[in-house]
Amino acid sequence: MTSVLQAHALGRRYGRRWALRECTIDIPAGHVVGLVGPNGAGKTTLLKLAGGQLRPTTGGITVLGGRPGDTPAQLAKVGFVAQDTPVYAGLTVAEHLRLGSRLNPRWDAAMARERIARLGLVPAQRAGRLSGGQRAQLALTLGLAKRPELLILDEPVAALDPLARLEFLRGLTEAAAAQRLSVLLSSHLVSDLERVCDYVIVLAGSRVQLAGKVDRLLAAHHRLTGPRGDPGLFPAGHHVVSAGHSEGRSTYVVRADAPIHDPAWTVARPSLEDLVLAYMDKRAADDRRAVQEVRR
Ligand SMILES: Nc1ncnc2c1ncn2[C@@H]1O[C@H](COP(=O)(O)OP(=O)(O)OP(=O)(O)O)[C@@H](O)[C@H]1O
Repeated sequence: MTSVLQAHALGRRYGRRWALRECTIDIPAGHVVGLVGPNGAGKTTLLKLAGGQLRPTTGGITVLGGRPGDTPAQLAKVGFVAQDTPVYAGLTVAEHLRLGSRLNPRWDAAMARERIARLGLVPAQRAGRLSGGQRAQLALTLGLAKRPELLILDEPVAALDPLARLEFLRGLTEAAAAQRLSVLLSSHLVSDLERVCDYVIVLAGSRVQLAGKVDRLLAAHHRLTGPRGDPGLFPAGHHVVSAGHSEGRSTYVVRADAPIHDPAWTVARPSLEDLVLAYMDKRAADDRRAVQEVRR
């Protein structure tokens, strides 16, 4: 298995505050990876560490086998579309493409031109006059035409309406498949991630709470509903990730590798959203950590 990103005990501190800590992950190449977590969880920090814009405080990170941002060859392998899809307001669409061709050794001019034409962007139009969706598409085109092996996007669809988001994500997944590209993107919109990602990382409280292939994670979790019950009654090997109670009923998201056959509960597969929300809950995350730390 080739890794696109490996981090070991990776941490980054600003002053006395940890933005990211004890991050150990190994992401295989060839996936569209969704990075999700609440505000301030450390998503941008992790993406910037992967892009080489930040250096770690502790631990280490390698991207495509090299140290992020270390050499021109390493920089050429990684595309980075920062938050708010930055483009130069005063430059035209065509000037962005010319700039891209000058700055990137592997620039695919034909693909960039074809993509711009297909999207209906006018080459002579200044980027400052484009709509938010068009700006995002221009930024994505610049990222793709660089022909990176890994494309990192920090909340690329946050400002877009649902239709523009769909078009953007469709373009991204088509390009990822056509170019055999690995993609790492952060988003708050789990429904979007559900549509495009086959690997997910949940960050909460500056720590990785969950990471893995979506299908495997979904297969290893169960959503149990039934009369209000005591999670202490679950058999060994069942790990309660989150619990919710209302009107005498309880809902648990439980991690268990074997199927659950218990007539006391209605058992269903959780959605990715159920799973993400269960692991994102910071209080639950803290409780899980407390339990783990007590057990150590
Ligand atoms: N340059 C900085 N100086 C000081 N603290 C910072 C800096 N950048 C980020 N932080 C802090 O690090 C933590 C993680 O920030 P980060 O931007 O990585 O979170 P995020 O998950 O991307 O959040 P959001 O979803 O709101 O964009 C936050 O507490 C933030 O305040």
